[in-house]
Amino acid sequence: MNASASTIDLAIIGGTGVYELAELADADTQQPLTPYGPPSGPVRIGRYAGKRVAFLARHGEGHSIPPHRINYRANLAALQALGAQTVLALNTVGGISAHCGPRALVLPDQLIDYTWGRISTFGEAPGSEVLHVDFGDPYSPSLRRRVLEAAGMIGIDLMAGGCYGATQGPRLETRAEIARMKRDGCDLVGMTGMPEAGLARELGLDYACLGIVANWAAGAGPDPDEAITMEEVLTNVRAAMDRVPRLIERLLAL
Ligand SMILES: CSC[C@H]1O[C@H](OP(=O)(O)O)[C@H](O)[C@@H]1O
Ligand code: HPA
Repeated sequence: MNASASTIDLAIIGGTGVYELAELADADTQQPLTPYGPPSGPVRIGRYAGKRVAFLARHGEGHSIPPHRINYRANLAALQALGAQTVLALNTVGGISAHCGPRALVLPDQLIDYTWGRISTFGEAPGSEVLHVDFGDPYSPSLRRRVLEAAGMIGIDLMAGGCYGATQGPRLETRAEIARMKRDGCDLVGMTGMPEAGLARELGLDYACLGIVANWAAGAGPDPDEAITMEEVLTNVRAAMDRVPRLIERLLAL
């Protein structure tokens, strides 16, 4: 692998509509080939708030890779090989709970995996060790604490905790599926939270998810019959992103 010796202070995996963070100062791009194949696209490495930051677009730079086709293993292995230990995943999500409406920022502390058929472990090559990592707290408590502290310091309203339900996609959910997820205890729904979080744990990375609420999940909003449009999703993500660069700057300063 084309690994770099220099350390990265923070790696950001950007999701739907959050590509502006790729504009790092003095950025260099690398696309290491990993034992799992290539990552979704180039990893941009540059300076942000005086620190070395890497940015990888989860769905590829042209947003052409659907959630179930993302090479999650290659993405995480590439970031680690380039020197990242701390990974903040930005995930566009639908809000299920009443306090998770469009444009809210949420830092979940739990997840439920409803995906299927995705390669979800590094421990499946013939002869490799079977991995049973602890996953009771699926997101790094220490990174979550730091993100919350950063948000508190600059007065950004960030919801501390919540359960992310990872669905298969790429279609959105039915109202019945969201009602079931609500009964299960999910506050948010997205399609990319798993296996990304589990693989990050297998690699020993400090990984947390920042959920950017783009829409009410199917049937969860004030008008339960309202359809979800991509226009609404992108408008809300763009609006919610006004707080994210400042949050990351503060996080990097801690
Ligand atoms: C209606 S947009 C769905 C799309 O957005 C989320 O992606 P990401 O987590 O990478 O921001 C969701 O998981 C879907 O992939
Ligand atoms: N469902 C699944 N993933 C999503 C949604 C949603 O409603 N909104 C943004 N990503």
